[in-house]
Amino acid sequence: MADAVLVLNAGSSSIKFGLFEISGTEPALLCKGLLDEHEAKPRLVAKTPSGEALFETQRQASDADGGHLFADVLAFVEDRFGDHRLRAVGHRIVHGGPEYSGPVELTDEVYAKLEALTPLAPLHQPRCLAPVHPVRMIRPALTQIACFDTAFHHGMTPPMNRFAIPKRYEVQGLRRYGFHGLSFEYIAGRLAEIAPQLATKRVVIAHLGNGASLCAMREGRSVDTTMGLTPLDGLVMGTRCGAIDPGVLLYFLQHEKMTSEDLQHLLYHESGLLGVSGLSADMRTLLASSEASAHEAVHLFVFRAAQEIAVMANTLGGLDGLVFTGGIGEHAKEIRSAIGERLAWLGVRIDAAADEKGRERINAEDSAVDLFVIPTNEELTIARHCVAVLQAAGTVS
Ligand SMILES: Nc1ncnc2c1ncn2[C@@H]1O[C@H](COP(=O)(O)OP(=O)(O)O)[C@@H](O)[C@H]1O
Ligand SMILES: CC(=O)OP(=O)(O)O
Ligand SMILES: [Mg+2]
Repeated sequence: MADAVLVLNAGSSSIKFGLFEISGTEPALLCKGLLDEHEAKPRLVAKTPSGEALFETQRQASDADGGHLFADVLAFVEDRFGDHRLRAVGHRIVHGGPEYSGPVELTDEVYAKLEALTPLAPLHQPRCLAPVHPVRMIRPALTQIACFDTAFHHGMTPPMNRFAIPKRYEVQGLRRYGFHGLSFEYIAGRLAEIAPQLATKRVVIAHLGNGASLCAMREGRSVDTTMGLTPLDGLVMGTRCGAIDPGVLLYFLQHEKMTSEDLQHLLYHESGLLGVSGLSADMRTLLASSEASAHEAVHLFVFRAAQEIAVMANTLGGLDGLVFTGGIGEHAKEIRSAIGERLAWLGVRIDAAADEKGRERINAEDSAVDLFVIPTNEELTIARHCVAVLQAAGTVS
């Protein structure tokens, strides 16, 4: 009987899952799916690796407290893949704080430490941790493993990981951590396969999704990133503001008399593309819109992305490679093109025809920078980490 791991990837706008067989050298996807909570009737959709529908179930919003949907996933997995032995559930956990530089088994003690980090990722941490107790209730003996978005950036050093605040706060852990590490780690591995010539060069990865951040990478490791202590910093995002003059926050607190809860809601849920456009957080909607405010939001997104790519290039002392990934980075060629135009001074030249054809490599011949569009695969990174943890524990060979 082959072993399998179930991966749960809770992002700010979606919960994805993947079931992987772990018998070979590399986890092999058996099925993938989505837990869609946003509709009036939350649903679970499962597909084959090539995207054909396998299973779909809907619930009333009233009984979709999260636990039921996770029970549905486990029931589906055990029903359809009963010839596999489920060895673990791997979770994407957005914040690992100062302690976790790699995957770890999710014991009660670890859970409590991760829950305590919620103020540093209020939009994500509760969603990432939500499946842990329901899964434990249904399968108490099943190993659960936390894989962190922060871990890939753990080697980041001063000055890149510092804020210019009194040292006593840094000692408390107030420093830049960075996120989207499971995505950056996957891209680093993929890039090493398709462009080994870039291994020692200066590469920036642009993860542009509902959350968005950049990673400046050298020798396959993160040296700088745009997110900080929290996933609010850096780029303009779906509903998050990105980097902002801290004086604006003081203004909200002192003059608008906002509470910290009001401010948190404004910065995490009402800002970014949604706040600027007044229409939508969804890039597809904005690109299709003829409203001036939609254009303004897209324009600001592009301007800030290009600006921050230049900041990452500054950390690296130049730019040899640039990778686009995430929902927007993978699918919106108008955004890639607009960012590319703004970076022409760095020698970036996109081959529009190659990009139109959906090629992985999209730079023109005269581009000074190698350009790629690579679909990310956070679920595979998590599955690989789970295998490593299970092997270290002697649970699988
Ligand atoms: N074809 C497309 N064109 C433009 N934007 C797209 C397209 N497909 C997805 N997106 C955008 O990708 C974003 C979601 O990114 P994704 O990485 O899937 O989200 P999450 O961060 O929740 O994992 C949304 O803004 C969505 O509009
Ligand atoms: C860290 C982060 O922003 O994640 P997401 O893209 O899922 O919102
Ligand atoms: Mg994401």
